[in-house]
Amino acid sequence: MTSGLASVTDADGRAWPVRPAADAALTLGDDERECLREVALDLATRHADRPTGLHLDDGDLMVDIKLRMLRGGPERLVQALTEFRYRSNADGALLIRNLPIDDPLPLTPHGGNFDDDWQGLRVSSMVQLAVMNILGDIISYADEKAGRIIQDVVPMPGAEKRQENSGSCFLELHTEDGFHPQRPRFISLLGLRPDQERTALTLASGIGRSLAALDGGTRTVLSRPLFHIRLASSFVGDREDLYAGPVPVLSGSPTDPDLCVDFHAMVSEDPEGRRALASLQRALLTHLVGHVLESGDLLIVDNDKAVHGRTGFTAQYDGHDRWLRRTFAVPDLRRSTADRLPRSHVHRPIFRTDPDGLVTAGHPLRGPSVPE
Ligand SMILES: O=C(O)CCC(=O)C(=O)O
Ligand SMILES: [Fe+2]
Repeated sequence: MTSGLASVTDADGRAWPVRPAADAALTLGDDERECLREVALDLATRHADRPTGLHLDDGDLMVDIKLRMLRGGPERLVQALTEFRYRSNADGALLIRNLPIDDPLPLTPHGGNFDDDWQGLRVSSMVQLAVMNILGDIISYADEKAGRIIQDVVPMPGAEKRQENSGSCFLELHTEDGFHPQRPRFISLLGLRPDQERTALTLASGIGRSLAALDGGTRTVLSRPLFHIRLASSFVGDREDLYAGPVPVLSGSPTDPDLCVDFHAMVSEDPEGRRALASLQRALLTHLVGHVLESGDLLIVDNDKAVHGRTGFTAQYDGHDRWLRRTFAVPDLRRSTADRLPRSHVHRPIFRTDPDGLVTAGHPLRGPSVPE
């Protein structure tokens, strides 16, 4: 990122401008924020006996949150979420500002996860779950961050250069968990604390803005199953050679397609496939929106319509580092009934480790494979 007008610089030194996501944000009025705080505090009180160790994983809690939000939540917010759920938008991203969060905030956890009593984050936890319950059904993955329903996104010492949310270098544009049979439809990233220099721009780019820049031949190539996605290290650790696929990048409606791509982890053995991927990357970089997530800012990404990423920043590891919290939602939790315990929203592991340490897919991964 450079100073002045925000931009992202690619590996060839070319700068790509970033439009402010805040220009199209839904900013709650202070009365709406306080109304939502009341909803959150009421929920937190009613569920105060829920232990932290369960990561708030319970279907009855989700039902209660949804009902309370529908009955008492700010109508403008519920409406905007419902419209985004049905129609998405050209950027595939919705920024909501001035949400209530906890005051005082605990220190940013240095170990990667907030494992203190969840009541220390009762307002932000209930608000984030309330928002996501309007967009769909909350889901998390046992393979990642131990299946926590709400995951912490914090920089970790030693992970600076990793293409993971624990890193602090530029995080390449990606579809979240594109290799997973039940990948999220919506991702929410709630800002609790921005990075101290305010350089960490969370980025999104929607296929709705880029499609016109792709010629017919490129669209056809991107619609063929010519691509493999390397499994995320947050799921399989240091194994670098496990891929899902082959998958297409574009699917569904030719005029309003879904997008599944990852500019760090996706490969194609086909030269046409590689060319098409490069064209798509340029088109998506041309239409970036971005925002430094401040306390109470929530970015929702439509994971079928947009990629997301983040510019680099400097972590201090002093308890005041950048801290986001992330949740996922799918359109229909029942698609994964066989992969969850009753009432649980945690998808069982799709990988297993053999006694000799080999990681294998314990679930159909849209054709797991290791490309030559
Ligand atoms: O750090 C960010 O702003 C985004 C991180 C990310 O891609 C994720 O947590 O899925
Ligand atoms: Fe991500």
